[in-house]
Amino acid sequence: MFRDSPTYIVTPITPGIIIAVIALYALSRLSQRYDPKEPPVLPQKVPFLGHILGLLQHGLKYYATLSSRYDLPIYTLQMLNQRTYIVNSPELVIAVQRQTKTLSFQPFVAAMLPRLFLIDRDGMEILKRNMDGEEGDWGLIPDSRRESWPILAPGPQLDLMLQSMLSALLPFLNEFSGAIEGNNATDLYAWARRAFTLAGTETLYGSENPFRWEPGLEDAFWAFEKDATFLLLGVAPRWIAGKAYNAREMILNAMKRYNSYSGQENSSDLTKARYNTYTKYGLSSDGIAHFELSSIIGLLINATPSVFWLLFYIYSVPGLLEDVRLEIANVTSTVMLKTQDDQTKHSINVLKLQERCPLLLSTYRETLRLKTNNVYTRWVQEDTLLNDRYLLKEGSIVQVPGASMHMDPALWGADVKDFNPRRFIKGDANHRQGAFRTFGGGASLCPGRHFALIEIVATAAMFVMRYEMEPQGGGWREPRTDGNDVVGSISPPTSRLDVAVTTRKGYEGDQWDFVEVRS
Ligand code: HEM
Repeated sequence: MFRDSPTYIVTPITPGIIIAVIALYALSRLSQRYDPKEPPVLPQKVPFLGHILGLLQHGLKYYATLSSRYDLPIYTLQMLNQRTYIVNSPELVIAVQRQTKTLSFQPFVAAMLPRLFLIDRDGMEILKRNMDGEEGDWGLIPDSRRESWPILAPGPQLDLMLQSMLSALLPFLNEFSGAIEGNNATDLYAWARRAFTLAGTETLYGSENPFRWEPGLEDAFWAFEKDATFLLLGVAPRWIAGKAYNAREMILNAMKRYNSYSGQENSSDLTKARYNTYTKYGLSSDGIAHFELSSIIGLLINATPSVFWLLFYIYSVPGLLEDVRLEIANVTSTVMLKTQDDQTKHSINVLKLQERCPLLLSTYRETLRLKTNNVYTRWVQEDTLLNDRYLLKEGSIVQVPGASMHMDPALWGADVKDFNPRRFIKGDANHRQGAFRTFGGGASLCPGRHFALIEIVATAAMFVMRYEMEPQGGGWREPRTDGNDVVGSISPPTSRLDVAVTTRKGYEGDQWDFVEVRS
């Protein structure tokens, strides 16, 4: 194509010239020296490019490798003319999170949102006004947080959402009842995706939920998620990530239709609150659909792989399934129904599950610890002295790679690489504040973490009480993950896990439900 085009002259020398120009530019910028107070600069084999090549080759695991090799609380990576400070100590993480005025997420949001959610110029104008709340308590972001975060905090409104979520999950949990040995093979992640997508969107969008009524929307969402990282690059997205591009179009159109017939009137308190804030700031009904896409992402992309991994570990770690079942049995009540065939009904008490199942909760946290892939990223708006010691220069980037922090033996012990379901048995208190990065931290700490805990743990609890699960084709083998996925916080599996799910002996034909669904 290029050869025929009169505007491009491509010769073998062109890439060399481009690299030379970049290197010269970088060198000219690098002639500024480092301040002795800046965090130590790590060496790289190829000047200016070594770390970039490392990240391209190893993905986010590259940070964990560097952090374990150099064992520094904070260090500097020079990539071309850009300095990035990598933070590895909980004390410094807390200091970073406190510097909300000088360390900002805003430039990244401004760059990412139009690429990921196709938010147009008008929408971005509205979004960017007083985004960090520096000029007072107004603006789309501060207002939306003030209105919607309390709904996700433990209390009656969250309880309503959880009740809706768990009752929407029940039909999916019932799917395997009656299944007998050898007659079914299930792609476990596909099941988790379907269950969480349909139940979660039903909870958010109510009776007009487009994911229920529009065929193919669930698949479209996961096609969009799979290649969202390529959309973020912003380079010819239609070509490099065509499937994700078209899938996003499909979801946006469905959400626009939902808004056009005022679907939100029969939706959750959360959706209504967000919709009111968007309209207050002048967003059109179509414009709101683009913002809602970010809510669907928040709701689904981390919770879904989390329930998959939790089930995988409970069934594959020797002895764990039996111990977890014993705990859940203590919060499950059983009655005989007065039906013709004397059916038995089991009720799992969700409130007690949180109070009396420390092993299950610890297993959940350990699952998240090992599968966390997020990188907390901030832009240095002006020179900032961290804890009176480390100077962060204006125009640099600060990052906290969650996976490196979670792999630090100084924080988690010598068995840091192992799955230890009892690691969190005494709660989070026995670990250093700031060390657990799964839900981010500071001003942007995930507000959905309470909802996530209950939907995931309750689903796993009912699944393990009702079903046996065996891997197809041999013993348990941990599926692979994609180390380059930068959109989600929990790595999804990239290889299939086919399992046979059968009803536990002695529980055939029984009924199950959740009771006391409270946060
Ligand atoms: C295991 C499940 C989940 C994980 C690991 C997770 C993780 C995260 C992380 C790391 C952030 C912060 C991003 C940053 O610092 O920029 C975040 C933000 C957010 N999460 Fe979650 N999340 C989960 C589930 C949920 C659920 C179920 C919901 C909704 C019901 C939700 C709603 C949100 C929202 C609205 C934000 C944006 C907060 C802001 O405005 O800064 N999350 N989540």
